[in-house]
Amino acid sequence: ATLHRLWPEIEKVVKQEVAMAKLGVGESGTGWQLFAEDGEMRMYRREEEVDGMVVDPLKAVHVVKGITGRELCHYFFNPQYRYDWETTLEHMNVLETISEDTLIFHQTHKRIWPASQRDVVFWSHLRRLPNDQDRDGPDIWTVVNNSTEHPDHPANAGKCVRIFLTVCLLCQTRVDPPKAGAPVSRDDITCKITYCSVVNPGGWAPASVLRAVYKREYPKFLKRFTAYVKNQTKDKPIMY
Ligand SMILES: Cc1cccc(-c2n[nH]cc2-c2ccc(F)c(-c3ccc(S(=O)(=O)CCO)cc3)c2)n1
Repeated sequence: ATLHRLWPEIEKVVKQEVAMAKLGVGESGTGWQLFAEDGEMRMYRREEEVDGMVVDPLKAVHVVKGITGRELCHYFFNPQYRYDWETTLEHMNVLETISEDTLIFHQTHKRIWPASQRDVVFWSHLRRLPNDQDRDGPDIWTVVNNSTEHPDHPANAGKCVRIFLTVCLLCQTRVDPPKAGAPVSRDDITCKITYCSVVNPGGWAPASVLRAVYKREYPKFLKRFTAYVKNQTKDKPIMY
């Protein structure tokens, strides 16, 4: 895939997004405001508008036990599972398979009244990264989704308004060593998840409606997705 036309952009965006995801939400001064909490899950946003449109960057952090970062990224990246956990998905199509870890998707999502229905075209890249904190710990895994153009689906050619997004799911796994001689079980595994997203709605949508949708949909998505992966992996060997 290194010879593909998108490779330089993928390398650049993945490095940028991973660096951003690793930054904590820091002290309250950094503009991130906590807007939702549920157990270990914390959702932060920054209120930003571009050309009068809400593009609020989102950063969600969550800690889940019993699954690894590789397993989370496997179920997030692979198209065959998406209808199981992405509740707002109306239609999904893989436009191009660039390599086994890089796909191009077209997706239409359910309409958010009173705005028009949205669709999106994005490349999706799955990447394993060395664990820079704990050298002999499990690797870090990430999936980056970034809007792109594709000749088969020009923007705003049909009934949908094209949205533009950059999403990064970054997962860092920790194994707490079990009692001497005991095998590692899922009870010994913890995964720290960072989900970053910037979505440009691509056309008019009332700020109040968008912020209400984000407030409702992001927590629902992260809870549902992590519960889905726990359920899918509970009786399977651990994938690191
Ligand atoms: C989780 C969430 C947050 C904010 C809005 C909504 C939502 N509600 N009704 C319609 C949508 C909607 C419209 C267009 C979109 F592109 C996506 C969209 C969201 C996430 C991703 S992803 O890349 O994180 C996961 C792949 O689907 C892609 C598209 C979602 N859902």
